[in-house]
Amino acid sequence: MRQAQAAHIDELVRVAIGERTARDAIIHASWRRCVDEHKLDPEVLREARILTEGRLREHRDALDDFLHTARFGLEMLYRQISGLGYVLLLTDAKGVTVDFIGDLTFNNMLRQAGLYLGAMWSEPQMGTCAVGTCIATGEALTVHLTDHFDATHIPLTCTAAPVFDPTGELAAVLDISALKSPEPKQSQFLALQLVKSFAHKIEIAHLLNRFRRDWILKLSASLEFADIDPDYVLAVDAGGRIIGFNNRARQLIGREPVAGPEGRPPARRNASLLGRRLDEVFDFSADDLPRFTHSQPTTERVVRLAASGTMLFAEALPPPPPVQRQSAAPPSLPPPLRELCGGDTAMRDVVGRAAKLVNAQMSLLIHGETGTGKEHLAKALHAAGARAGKPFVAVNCAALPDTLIEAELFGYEPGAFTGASAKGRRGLVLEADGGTLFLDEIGDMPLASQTRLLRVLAEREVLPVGRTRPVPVNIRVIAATHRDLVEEVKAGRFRDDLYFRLNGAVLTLPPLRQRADLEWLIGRLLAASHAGEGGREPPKPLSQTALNALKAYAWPGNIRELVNALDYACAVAGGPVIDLGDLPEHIAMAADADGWLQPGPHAAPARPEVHPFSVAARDGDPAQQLQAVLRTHHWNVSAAARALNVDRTTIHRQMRRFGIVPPNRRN
Ligand SMILES: Nc1ncnc2c1ncn2[C@@H]1O[C@H](COP(=O)(O)OP(=O)(O)OP(=O)(O)O)[C@@H](O)[C@H]1O
Repeated sequence: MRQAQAAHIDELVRVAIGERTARDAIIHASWRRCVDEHKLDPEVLREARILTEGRLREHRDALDDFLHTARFGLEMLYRQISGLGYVLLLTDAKGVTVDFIGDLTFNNMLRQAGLYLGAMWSEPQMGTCAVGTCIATGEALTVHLTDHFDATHIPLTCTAAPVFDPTGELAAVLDISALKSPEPKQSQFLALQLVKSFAHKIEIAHLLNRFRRDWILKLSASLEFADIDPDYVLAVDAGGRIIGFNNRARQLIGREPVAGPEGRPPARRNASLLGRRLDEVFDFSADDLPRFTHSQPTTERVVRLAASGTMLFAEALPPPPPVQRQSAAPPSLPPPLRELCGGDTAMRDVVGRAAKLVNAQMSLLIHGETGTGKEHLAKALHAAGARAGKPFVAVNCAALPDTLIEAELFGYEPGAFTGASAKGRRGLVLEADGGTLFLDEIGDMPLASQTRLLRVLAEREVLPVGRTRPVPVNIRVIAATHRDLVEEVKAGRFRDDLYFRLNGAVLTLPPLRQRADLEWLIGRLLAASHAGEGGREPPKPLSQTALNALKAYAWPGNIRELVNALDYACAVAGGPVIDLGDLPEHIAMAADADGWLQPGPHAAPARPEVHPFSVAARDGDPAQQLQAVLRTHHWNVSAAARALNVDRTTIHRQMRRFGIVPPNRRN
């Protein structure tokens, strides 16, 4: 390897001093840029640069909707190349890898080589590389082995194609790379065609999504492909002006000299397509668009470019009927989601992203510690979306025995196996038909069931045990886990292809101890539990001490534990308020290491605390003070508690802490 690197550096130095190489012109030009413009030293070997999670999140957020659309394309492409040793990267226009699919068993090697989420691949930083040079030139290309500038990267073969946004700006780069490959560059020819083809598909999908409320015009040079796989796609506004286009359309029409209709001079070659009227470019105007809809025979949907007369076949998609006025209102969160957040920043982010995914077709993964509300969020997503009236079926994959999980999920035919019910079973997947299937603890699903689940997700059909023909099914899958699925994949317990199918949209719920809206949540839960009991009076308020104890506690069981604690407190509270002594003991303990509150994750800033022994705590020894009160009341704990206006349990706890033993127990 050292020798190969030394020979490579020699070649780079020769180019740097002006010699030509036998390499492709695009590679040669890139090497020159690396030396002349980016001032890269051929002898310096650069390590892969991987962004921190926070920085990566910023890059991903900037692409947002585009990333969701691109995900489908990525998964389709990966299905074609998996098993061939390739990984798949999607970078933004700055070269930051914002999405990644690859074989996680090679995780460390891929990370080291920079073939990983968060890796930076710009030409000024990493030298000639498929992504960086694609960004620099706007061209699809393969950078094969020693085509790379940096000698660190010469074992890699990388093939990339640009993905443009509907205004002609570079949006992303799609790349497939491998850690090793055969020597001849032609071995990557098919890879190049595949990447170009999927970049084209992603571009079109993004355009159709962005302009779903406008006229879309699909054009193709081939009669047969006009409808199914168009080369050129335009979005057109109600006034007949072009408002979006794919790159091939830009190249085709941009090359045309456009003659002005009323004797105006021809427009500049390659002028932007944006804002041009259809009749400036074609031999028809916006009024003709209905003639090109699907209902007309393809042979009659022939159009021509105005200047060159090039003939194309067209299909026009009209905009959907005008939306009701109600939905023209500014977008706000659907109520089921709005109710999940009381102002915590991380929660607001989760809920905001969830709102965008309410009706997305893709599967969703909810990640979070136990009890953080993963199922609650899944139900809210279901209730907020178009599937709301349909079933929501929750399955706890950890609770089903391995032997039953397939029959439970996928169903079986009558008598399919020994012990099967004579009537057969529909299975939970089919029960969820039309609605949402919530797979809780997906990380605990046995591998065999994962394979079958993958088939359901990919093919949208289910094969009950004992049946030979699959049954079509229409479900949205939301999975949840508290496990690190990447680790599960690496350990061979979770299928990587299932992981990649699920991780397109991940929502991570914060643990309760980190939530800034705990007090709001407590209020909501108290009101809900009170309403559930049919209470007409307002729910009992919490004393400040009790509230502070709740804020000081770390909540390892998260919202579930909080719900239980509040239910308990409501049940035992005898007075008009819920006090410290009404809380479960281990939670109340969080408040009183020395008679004062422990600073906990939510503890309020220090301020005078109304504590049962506050006088004693300030003026003298709290143990002596308590002992005095007990003595006054003849060691009757209830009477002492009444006198101090606290709960009996508080007195007992303080007695234990201070080692106060009543006289009748002293021996
Ligand atoms: N935002 C919320 N408002 C009210 N109650 C909630 C909220 N989130 C969760 N809960 C309640 O908290 C409890 C736990 O929630 P959930 O079952 O959704 O958590 P989970 O993360 O799925 O737990 P696990 O990991 O153990 O399956 C449930 O009783 C649920 O009703």
